[in-house]
Amino acid sequence: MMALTAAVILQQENQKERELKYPLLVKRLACMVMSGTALADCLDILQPANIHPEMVQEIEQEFDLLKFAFVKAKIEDALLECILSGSLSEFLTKNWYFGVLARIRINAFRIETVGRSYEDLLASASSSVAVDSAVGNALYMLPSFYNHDCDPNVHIIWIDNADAKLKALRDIETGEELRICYIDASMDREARQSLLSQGFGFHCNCARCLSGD
Ligand SMILES: C[S@@+](CC[C@H](N)C(=O)[O-])C[C@H]1O[C@@H](n2cnc3c(N)ncnc32)[C@H](O)[C@@H]1O
Repeated sequence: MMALTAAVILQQENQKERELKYPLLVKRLACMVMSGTALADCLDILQPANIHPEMVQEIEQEFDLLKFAFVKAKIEDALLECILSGSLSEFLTKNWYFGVLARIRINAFRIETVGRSYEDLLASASSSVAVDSAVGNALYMLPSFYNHDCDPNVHIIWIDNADAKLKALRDIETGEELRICYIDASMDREARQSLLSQGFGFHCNCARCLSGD
């Protein structure tokens, strides 16, 4: 099993606020940028999700909420000082928020930790995404580049902590693309296609879907 080299850059612990999971990850990144531990454009390399017109108002409200939270926490003073001293160019704009949120929406992983036994790993590899054992959400740079397959050859697992590891699900040929499954692969083709289209904005062209299975 190979440990992924990319670092966890964002992780959210507060499961009580799961409905705000993506905005909270954006907030975490904003804090990292302000503290100098991440660059404001560090996610630009990732593919963004489509932001549908009906989502715009809600996202604008989230942005206002974030700015308000920073003002309340008096973080804006610190931010202003950084900007005035030239150590930070202004990044906390609506455009920045939309761009980061669009990238987090399509690339964030739901972390589900498993025990250390082989049976635990197997159970995790075949588990349904509907099983609610998530402990948080995180964005990883390298795994964000894995494409989806309804019959994946690798699976991302977490053992004890948020360090993502890659587990092969079968023998893999040299040069073969590593593909993970974004959804519950046990669903039928129509349900999978519909979920991938609505949730991730693409029409799946994996071999299993093309075969009609
Ligand atoms: C998390 S990104 C994966 C990395 C992306 N291919 C890239 O080059 O940055 C997810 C996007 O990859 C594409 N993609 C991934 N799996 C696919 C599949 N099975 N069929 C068609 N497009 C897929 C879609 O555009 C999807 O929105």
